[in-house]
Amino acid sequence: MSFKQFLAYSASAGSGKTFALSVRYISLLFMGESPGSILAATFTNKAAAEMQQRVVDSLRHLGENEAFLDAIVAETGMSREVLFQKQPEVLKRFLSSTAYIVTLDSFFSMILRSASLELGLEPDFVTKEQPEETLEKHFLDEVDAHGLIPSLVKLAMDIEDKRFRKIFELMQHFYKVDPLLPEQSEVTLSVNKEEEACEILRLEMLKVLQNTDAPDRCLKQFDTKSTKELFGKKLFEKETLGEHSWYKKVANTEIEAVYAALKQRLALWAKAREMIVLHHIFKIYDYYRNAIITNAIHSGVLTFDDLTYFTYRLLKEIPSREFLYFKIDAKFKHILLDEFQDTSTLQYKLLEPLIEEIFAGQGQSDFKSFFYVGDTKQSLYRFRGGVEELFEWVAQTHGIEVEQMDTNYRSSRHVVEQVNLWFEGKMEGYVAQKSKVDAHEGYVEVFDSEEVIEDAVAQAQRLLDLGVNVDDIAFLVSTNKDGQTLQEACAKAGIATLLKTSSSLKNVPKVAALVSMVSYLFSGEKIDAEAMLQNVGKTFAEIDLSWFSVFMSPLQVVDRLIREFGYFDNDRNLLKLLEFASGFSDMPTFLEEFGTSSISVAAHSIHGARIMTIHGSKGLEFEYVILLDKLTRPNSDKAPLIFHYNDELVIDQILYRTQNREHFDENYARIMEERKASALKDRKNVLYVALTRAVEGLIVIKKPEASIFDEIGMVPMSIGRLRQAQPMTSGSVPEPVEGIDSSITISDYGTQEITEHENDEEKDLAAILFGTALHYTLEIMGSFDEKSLQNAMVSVRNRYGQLVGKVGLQEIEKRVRELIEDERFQKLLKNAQIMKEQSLSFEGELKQIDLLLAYEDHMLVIDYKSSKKYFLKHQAQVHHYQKAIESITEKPTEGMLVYLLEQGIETVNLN
Ligand SMILES: Nc1ncnc2c1ncn2[C@@H]1O[C@H](COP(=O)(O)OP(=O)(O)OP(=O)(O)O)[C@@H](O)[C@H]1O
Repeated sequence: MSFKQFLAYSASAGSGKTFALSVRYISLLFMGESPGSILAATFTNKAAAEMQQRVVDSLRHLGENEAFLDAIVAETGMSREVLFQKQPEVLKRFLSSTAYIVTLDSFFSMILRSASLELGLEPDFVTKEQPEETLEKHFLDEVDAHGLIPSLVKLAMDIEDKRFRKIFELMQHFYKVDPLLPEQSEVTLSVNKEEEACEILRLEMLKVLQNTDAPDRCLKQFDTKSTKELFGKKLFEKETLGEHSWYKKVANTEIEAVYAALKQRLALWAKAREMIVLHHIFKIYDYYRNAIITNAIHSGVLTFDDLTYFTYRLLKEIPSREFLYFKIDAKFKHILLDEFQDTSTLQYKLLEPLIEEIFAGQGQSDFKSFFYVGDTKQSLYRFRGGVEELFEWVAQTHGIEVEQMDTNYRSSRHVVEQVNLWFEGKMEGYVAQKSKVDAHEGYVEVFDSEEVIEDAVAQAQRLLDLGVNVDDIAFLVSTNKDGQTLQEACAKAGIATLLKTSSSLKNVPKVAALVSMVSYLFSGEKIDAEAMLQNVGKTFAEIDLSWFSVFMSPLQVVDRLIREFGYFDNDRNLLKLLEFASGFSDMPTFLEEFGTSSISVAAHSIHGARIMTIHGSKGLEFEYVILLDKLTRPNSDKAPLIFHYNDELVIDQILYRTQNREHFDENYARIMEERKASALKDRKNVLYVALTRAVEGLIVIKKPEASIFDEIGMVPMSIGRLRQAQPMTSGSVPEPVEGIDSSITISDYGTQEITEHENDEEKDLAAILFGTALHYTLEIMGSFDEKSLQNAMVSVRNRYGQLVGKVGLQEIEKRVRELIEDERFQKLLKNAQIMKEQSLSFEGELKQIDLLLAYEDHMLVIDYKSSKKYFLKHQAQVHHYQKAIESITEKPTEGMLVYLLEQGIETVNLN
């Protein structure tokens, strides 16, 4: 058994850190630990959902992923046989208990909810970002109520950037790190006094210079109107005045003494300004914090910063850890943390009591563990308080072994080698990665381009022409705005794309139109009905909405609209909407929550090349990456305050940025240098993340000048070959099947009570659900045998049981069993390479083939159907698939429709 109780992996991109985390999680389950005792925290909701899914999938299909199984064998020291034996029980235990696979934010929100009343906060708060205007207004009202607007204006003058926005940003930053802020120090210097002292020394300097007959230009340097102007003089960058060429001849001990005294005084003047500015900021900040907290408590809406702030206070004020555990009804014995390099100090401080608890038990018989993984080369969130130094600090504090991993399991050989070439020697501590043994050759190309967008689109087109599935392409950009520009260009070129926002249900036009119609019914604003009417090609005069009553539940209304307008059309996103609606009992809450929701669209229900910011792509991987240079110039660092963290990782100094201050103040100069170095490191980290996302191919579109890639000396190059793509298995689109006779209804959503209005559309909906579930069963079966069917039925029951009901499930099982027992079907499988749910792009369209059988000399495309109602349509569809496969594989391709009907299996050859 290789399980190490206390361990950290500090390893490069693609080396399997997240993989190791999942392995460890499952290993703990096999070792008998209960899911409720393991806290696994990831960085994004998406990562948490994926990990949860991965745990379930891996437990269900334990034998299918050799690498995973081997890793669990090594970790637990159990044989494969023992693991298989334990599998059903472990899966059952996992499915029947609460698992804490969460983001840190959602975990904190859970803690806070459990005891928020201690802070006067109702536990039903919601967490979402607030519009800045709302926060600004609360802040200004509070400042105004205390008659402090003049102080605010004064502060704006002091920080030299006179916009209110800047102050607001400062306040936000203070709040973000509130618990880490140092005590406000006393104002011990006076700006006026320092100015007077500087003035005396300046005049003295003029006098001593005149005494030595210094030339006019030397005197002129000290002929200034204000201390600020004098402070800005470049000549102060020298240690002594004599080092400056103009003064070489005139400098003497007297002059140097005045020069040194003046420099010292100017440093004090800057310090005095810093003190006074900080004093004002802290004063105003008290009101800001007050306004924000009061607003959060009253509205019950918490931003993520509020969440951290309140949780911190809670943990400070809560009587004991035992009390906390009692409140959340869990006691964690094992903690696993992903992407640790981006954990902020504050987040760590919130977790610290739980981690300490684990170490406190060390040496006792209790089995406890702590594991974290990260890569400081991928640290991107310094601006949000992410402190990469935390990685080492935690290891040292607790004596945790830090292990390296040097094999890249993600990328093709050329991608790995090229990344090594780009970063070796240019990134501190970079250790070249090895390729995995069976790595593809892959492809990397860097273009110089004046037309970044146009060339990126052209490269995507090139990939598509080679048969690459559009879903396997990702464009990585620097900003959201670059992403939007690119999306418009892709749309013009006819390339489907998905921006992050398009993966949110509320942005799916069809869903948005439907919800808008609900809004019309509720509020009577005619404009809200327009989108849906347009979608269904009707006018107000042609529709009957008399059935509507304000007493109907949101679910009933959405469901009725779908039926009334024949709107379903195989759309699984509408199922998601129904599911969401079932959680609300009143219309206003439903409408409001939908408006701010971020429900992800049904998997694979939308297709296109992803467009993502580099930040958003962290932790993800894509077959082909097209990476674009930044379209606009990088912003220069202008933050008025600089926060310095000490070795204990709390803020020990806040510096007020003043131009040229580095010439007067060594401490300031050092911190600014550190900051510059960190900024450079951050920029390289961003490049590193971007260049390590590709699995097979990487194309970089680089500007010939002022490129973000200049930092690593990137030049145009090309290595490897782009091949004609084989059909990829990039997930699945179980195609809903139309029309079967069945008594199944969709009456099982939450609180729905509308079973009695059965009509044709309802039957269609039921049939679609049935078809979807049937396809899903066939898709997830490891092979076509009884054992795989039994395994598959467990997931089908979990996923579709509620929707298709018991009878539906039995019918699915019966029909699939008939298929696997069908001799004709089994004969087809013999000597064939079996590929399920093949996605491919052909003639600009996406295809999803249920089953593709590859024989030595020909191919066979099989499409499953659960009803013969649309035979001609089915036939045309399969013909189309045949054509696509034939053109890609250049092999004769046959087609077959396999009907899984109530009365038995029927097949139709299409040649
Ligand atoms: N030991 C392994 N054997 C086979 N495949 C692996 C192994 N470890 C990881 N992989 C696969 O390699 C890919 C990259 O792994 P993973 O995402 O865990 O890397 P990572 O270190 O977390 O990357 P990043 O730092 O970019 O987030 C995934 O597709 C994963 O399934």
